[in-house]
Amino acid sequence: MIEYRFLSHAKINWRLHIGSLRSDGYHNIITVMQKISLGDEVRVVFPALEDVVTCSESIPTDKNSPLMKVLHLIREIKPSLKRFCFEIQILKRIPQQSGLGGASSNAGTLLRALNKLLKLGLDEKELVKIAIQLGSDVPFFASDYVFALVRGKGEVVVPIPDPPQRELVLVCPSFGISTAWAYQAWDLKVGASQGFREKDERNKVLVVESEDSLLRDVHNDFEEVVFAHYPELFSYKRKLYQAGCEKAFLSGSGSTLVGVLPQENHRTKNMVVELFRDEPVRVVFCKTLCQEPALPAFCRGRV
Ligand SMILES: C[C@@](CO)(OP(=O)(O)O)[C@H](O)COP(=O)(O)OP(=O)(O)OC[C@H]1O[C@@H](n2ccc(N)nc2=O)[C@H](O)[C@@H]1O
Ligand SMILES: Nc1ncnc2c1ncn2[C@@H]1O[C@H](COP(=O)(O)OP(=O)(O)O)[C@@H](O)[C@H]1O
Repeated sequence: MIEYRFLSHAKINWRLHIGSLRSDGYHNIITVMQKISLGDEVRVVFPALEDVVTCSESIPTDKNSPLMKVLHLIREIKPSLKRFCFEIQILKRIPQQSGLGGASSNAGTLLRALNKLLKLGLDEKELVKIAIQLGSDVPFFASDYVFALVRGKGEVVVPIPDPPQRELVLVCPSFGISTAWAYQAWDLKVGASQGFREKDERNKVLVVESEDSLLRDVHNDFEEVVFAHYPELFSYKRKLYQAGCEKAFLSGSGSTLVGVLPQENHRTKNMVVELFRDEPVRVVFCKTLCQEPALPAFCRGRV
């Protein structure tokens, strides 16, 4: 048996614009995503006696779970893999329902890793075709890109050059937010047929000219509905600015707030710790990823 270990990185959404509801029940979105250093650890042991998923926290592990679905879908493409079973162990560090994409990252990273480790030879198009069946954010995580413009419901992933190298603080509340609920709340408030609000999409939303413009145009449509329902999250955003963050925003559909730390950040970090000391949150300091680490991060043989 061989055991491979790798990190399944979380993401943040620097921009997130929601368009209309599609006939398949999903919304068109335009988002700029970047992977970050915070990640779950994924261990893959094979050949194993049976397919099994275990996790340090409670997540779905049955045959319909995203990780089991990865195994099912790659076997459909490579039937020779039906001879092998896999044991997948997840050590969770990414909070659940946090808008940091933990479930999508686990599935996308496993798909990407198995494609490389087992030399499946799936090209980008084939990977996206499998990934989108696992979740809207999965194509981004299954890709080699750390910084990308993502469109459609998540199936169009275009890399952006020069990923910003920034230190971040994540404020993760003790509660999660359901992505499906957040999209429904948006439809109720704004209207399901509402297209993108930005009239000049191309210039305002689709282009990332520089790190300065990225930071200037930070935007998340979900803030409008999520803050109305969870006012404490708006107060956390204000605290991040009070502490000296350059920008503060909700990641995805929440519940995590992201603070972009200034270059000289010792004082800001201390103030963040001080300001959130009595709040029911977990504060995590991390960094944006500028390069996807090579796979696997670690490998060893087992008897
Ligand atoms: C909002 C975003 C932004 O990156 O991320 P999170 O905040 O969840 O991490 C994504 O659009 C979430 O992607 P993901 O978390 O993979 O969602 P999925 O499991 O595919 O979908 C959950 C539910 O959200 C709604 N959904 C999702 C994606 C999308 N483009 N339109 C939608 O309307 C659908 O109701 C769907 O049933
Ligand atoms: N590998 C996994 N890791 C985390 N959650 C998972 C996983 N597989 C399925 N889920 C389910 O998906 C739900 C939301 O996923 P998650 O990625 O944590 O949310 P978000 O996209 O908001 O960060 C969780 O509540 C959990 O029940």
